[in-house]
Amino acid sequence: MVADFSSIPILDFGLASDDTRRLEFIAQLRHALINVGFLYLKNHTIPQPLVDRLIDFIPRLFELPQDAKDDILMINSPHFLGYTRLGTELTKGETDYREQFDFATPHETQWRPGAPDYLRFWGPSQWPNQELIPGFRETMENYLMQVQALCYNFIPLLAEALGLPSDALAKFYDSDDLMQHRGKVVKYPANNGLTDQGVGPHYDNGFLTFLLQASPHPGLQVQNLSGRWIDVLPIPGTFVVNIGKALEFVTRGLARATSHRVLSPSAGSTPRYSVPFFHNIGLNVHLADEILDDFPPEVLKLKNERGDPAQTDSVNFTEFDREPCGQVGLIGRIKSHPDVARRHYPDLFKKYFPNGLPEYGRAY
Ligand SMILES: O=C(O)CCC(=O)C(=O)O
Ligand SMILES: [Fe+2]
Repeated sequence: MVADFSSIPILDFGLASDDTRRLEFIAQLRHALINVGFLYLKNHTIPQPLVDRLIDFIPRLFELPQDAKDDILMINSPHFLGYTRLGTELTKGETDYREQFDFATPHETQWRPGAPDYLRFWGPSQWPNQELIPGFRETMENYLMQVQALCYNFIPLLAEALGLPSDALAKFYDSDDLMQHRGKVVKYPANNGLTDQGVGPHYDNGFLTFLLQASPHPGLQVQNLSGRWIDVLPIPGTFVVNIGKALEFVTRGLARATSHRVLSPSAGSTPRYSVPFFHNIGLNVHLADEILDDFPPEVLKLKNERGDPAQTDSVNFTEFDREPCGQVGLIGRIKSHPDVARRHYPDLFKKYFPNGLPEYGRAY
């Protein structure tokens, strides 16, 4: 057994483009993927002035008048994009005490009547009235496009770190017009004395998440192999990068999706802000037909030395063995946002909530 992790490795993206140190980067990435499932990335390619501009907008976004936020409620959107009021999202059936806006890269819906439901999962964003927050949309779209590009540059490095040819993961992505990646801007208010669940324990969905911690608050935690929760404190100038359940499934557990959660800031604190970016894989991909298994023995040895997690508190995204990726993502959203599901996907809503809408928010 390797020693279980008690902190998150910090990788310098500059090494990946330095011929003399590239292999060092790949080795560090291999360790992070197999043993931790999380890493910090410093010296990345997103310009700091753009990040600072986005961070500066965030409090103003949440301070928009309530009716301006309600104009773009997620319930208007079959794509699960838009505004979610405080305390109306669920993780593991429990209320998350956070307020958020989901925005995505531009995408024209592929769904037509008769086509599978999950093609409707992707579509255009809803944006706040530009007169109330001039420049926000442009900044957010620019940010999403740049992080998307960084993720696409990161994918071949993931493949190499797993001991595969650098283009081994390219088959999981469609052409740009058929893809969509989503980000959200999240506010975690201080603990209200009733719950400290900012977001409950969960896995992310796809291959890669790039998270910007947009304020100095603690709160993000990841669960190590023995089940202990480890703090992932904000480090300015870095992204927190983590692996999603799809990559874990398709590598049969070689790359780790790691359970994580956010605890609310302590009572009386200012809010914590974050901006996760979820880099998706193609909607139609059936991962069960695409299992990767030609890893070199020295890489597989690392997995055997690691072993499997003794305990995890997360339960989501378990359908990759039978459903296409789009359907797995849609089911995740149905469970998190039942009110949106009831309006736009009534059959799926009934399947997952046979007793009707949960009485969420009852504590607030
Ligand atoms: O806000 C954070 O730091 C993490 C959020 C997260 O894990 C998620 O939304 O999937
Ligand atoms: Fe997450």
